[in-house]
Amino acid sequence: MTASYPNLRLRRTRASAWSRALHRETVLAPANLIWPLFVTEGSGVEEPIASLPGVSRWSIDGIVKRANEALDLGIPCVALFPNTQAERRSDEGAEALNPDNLMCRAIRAIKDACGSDIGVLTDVALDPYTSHGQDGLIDRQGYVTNDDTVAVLVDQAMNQAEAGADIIAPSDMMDGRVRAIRMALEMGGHANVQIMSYAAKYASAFYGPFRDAVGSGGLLKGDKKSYQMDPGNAEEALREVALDLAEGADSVMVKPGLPYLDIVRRVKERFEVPVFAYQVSGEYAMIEAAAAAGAGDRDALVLETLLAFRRAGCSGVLTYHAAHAARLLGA
Ligand SMILES: NCc1[nH]cc(CCC(=O)O)c1CC(=O)O
Ligand SMILES: [Mg+2]
Repeated sequence: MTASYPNLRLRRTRASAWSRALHRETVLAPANLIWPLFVTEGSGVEEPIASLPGVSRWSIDGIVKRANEALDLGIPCVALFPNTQAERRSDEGAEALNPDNLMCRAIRAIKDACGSDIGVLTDVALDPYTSHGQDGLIDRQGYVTNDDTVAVLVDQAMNQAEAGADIIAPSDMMDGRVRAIRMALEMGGHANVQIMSYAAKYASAFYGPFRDAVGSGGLLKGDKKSYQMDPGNAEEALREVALDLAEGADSVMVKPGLPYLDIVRRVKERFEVPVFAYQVSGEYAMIEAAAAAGAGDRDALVLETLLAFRRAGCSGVLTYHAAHAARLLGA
């Protein structure tokens, strides 16, 4: 039984800043952020990404600087995505298995510079390496085949783990890949390498700027609806999460973020495991466009959206605003 007005005035605890701070149920800290970074060839290179204003691709020296910046800001983990040169792409995406590919060199460079002070998360999927821009191997009809793709993803994950990746994050949405990757890591001497599965990843219109950033946007024919989820489905997301947890995922991700906070909440309540969300490129671009148009205050929009992920149940958020947000949080 609770009191009612006027004995109960909910505005009472909101009347001053100290009291609002005292009663705040959810807080956002730099430790809740994962910073996605785009890697490109060369040295001393910074390539701004037009559809992702404020975000650049960096050559490996720049990536190491960003990793050190993350460390200084209290951001515990960076996520790496390679922009593979067109001539290194193929139908099979074999460059993903090259131990000296851009990704592996970037992982090693960060590990050499920062050791175990920062986590490196790596995406497992073939789209940065394929000439057709799909996340897996395609048959003659262009259908992305499941089991053949999983076999390649296992090798890709092992290649990343050998280079020093701390968290393997399969973003491909093939069935059965978490178990296959977990077994390979165990057998291959990488028992402590984590798997954060993109468990509930939707076929979304919010990935456009990312595809520009990794250079697969112009290549992609068709869509990814035969493997990424239908935006209308929530029960199916719970089944996806249940499977990935049973197969050995240490944590699960929901993607995109803000339009799918209901999924985050349901996954958290049902499974009580670490849940992450990816505030994807289109969401970032939307906030930047709103701020540029004078429709909202950029810093306030950034902090409010990130706090909303925490309130919904996220342990952390992958966001291109990570460094900016950490600075705002006074790290
Ligand atoms: N499998 C690739 C992958 N990993 C992360 C993203 C999107 C991230 C973003 O938009 O910021 C994508 C794009 C896609 O599935 O087409
Ligand atoms: Mg699945």
